[in-house]
Amino acid sequence: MKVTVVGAGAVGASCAEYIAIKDFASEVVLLDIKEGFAEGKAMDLMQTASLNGFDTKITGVTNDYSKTANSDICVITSGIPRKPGMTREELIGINAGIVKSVSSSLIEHSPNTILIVVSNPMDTMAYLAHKATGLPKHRIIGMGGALDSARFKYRLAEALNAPISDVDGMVIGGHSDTGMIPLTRLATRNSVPVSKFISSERLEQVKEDTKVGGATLTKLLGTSAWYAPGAAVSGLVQAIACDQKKMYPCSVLLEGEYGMNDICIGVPVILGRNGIERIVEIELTDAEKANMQESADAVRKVNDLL
Ligand SMILES: NC(=O)c1ccc[n+]([C@@H]2O[C@H](COP(=O)([O-])OP(=O)(O)OC[C@H]3O[C@@H](n4cnc5c(N)ncnc54)[C@H](O)[C@@H]3O)[C@@H](O)[C@H]2O)c1
Ligand SMILES: O=C(O)C[C@H](O)C(=O)O
Repeated sequence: MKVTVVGAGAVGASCAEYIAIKDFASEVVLLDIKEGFAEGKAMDLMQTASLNGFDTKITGVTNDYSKTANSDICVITSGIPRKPGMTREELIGINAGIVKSVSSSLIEHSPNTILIVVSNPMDTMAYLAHKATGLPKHRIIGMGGALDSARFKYRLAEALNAPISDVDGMVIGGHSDTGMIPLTRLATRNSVPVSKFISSERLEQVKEDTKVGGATLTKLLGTSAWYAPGAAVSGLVQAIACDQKKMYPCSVLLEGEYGMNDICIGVPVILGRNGIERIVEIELTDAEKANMQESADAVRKVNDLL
């Protein structure tokens, strides 16, 4: 199993590290445009191999796509991150050009690959990757919902004063400060609805904290987060590589599902060896459907800027 990660920055390196530590891939190629940067990150990570007990071989290359040839899975993290006070959508001007050229170069050398898009604004970048590569819809996956759901569970556990392993929850919709839809109605503590444990006001606070999860960290760090994003990407890569058939919310091209067309937005999918093996259509309430529509309208506005 060969995995390429483009962008050896904060998220790309974190993602490569988690993939290696989980030890399911034979090879991870890190590629960056900055001379020597990916080589350095790869060497540093490889020097953790004997300490962390993995055999995955990590190599770094400067913009040489021939080294990425025949990758089973390619992850795109190249592009600029936001700074405090910015929205993800403001990154489109620079990141669209990067994602377009990177996705085309990757497909040229790995025509059968499955593409995972991470660069922001992610839903629009996943849509752009479709336009740039023409890959079938099951082979382009935008990562956002897996991260947002992890943050939702973190906030739920905090509010419930429960261990995170006790809680379950999912976030669908666009990966943006306003477009995320934490499905509080379906969140549970060991199958018991969380509304049994906390007030509706507290649950509303959990929802709002989840939606601004990325912005909160960006304010604290001065740039956007990387540990949880890297871990979330590694989860998707592992689900595909190990044919786990795990369900994650991912940004995927909708063709009639959820009553939408020609848009990439977060919905639950089953991930396995073929990439997106199924889009799961869950029954939404009228209010959730309205939220989803609003979220999609916002994503479309950004897509129109392409
Ligand atoms: N979807 C998500 O949930 C999620 C989560 C976190 C970050 N992100 C996004 O991921 C992107 C990367 O974030 P980061 O914190 O790792 O940024 P970073 O600046 O640390 O790393 C980005 C790397 O991309 C490289 N790069 C730029 N153009 C390139 C090109 N054409 N080819 C190859 N490499 C190139 C840069 O040299 C840099 O090393 C940002 O757009 C950020 O908003 C998305
Ligand atoms: O918040 C960001 O800009 C980065 C990423 O999308 C995140 O949610 O951490």
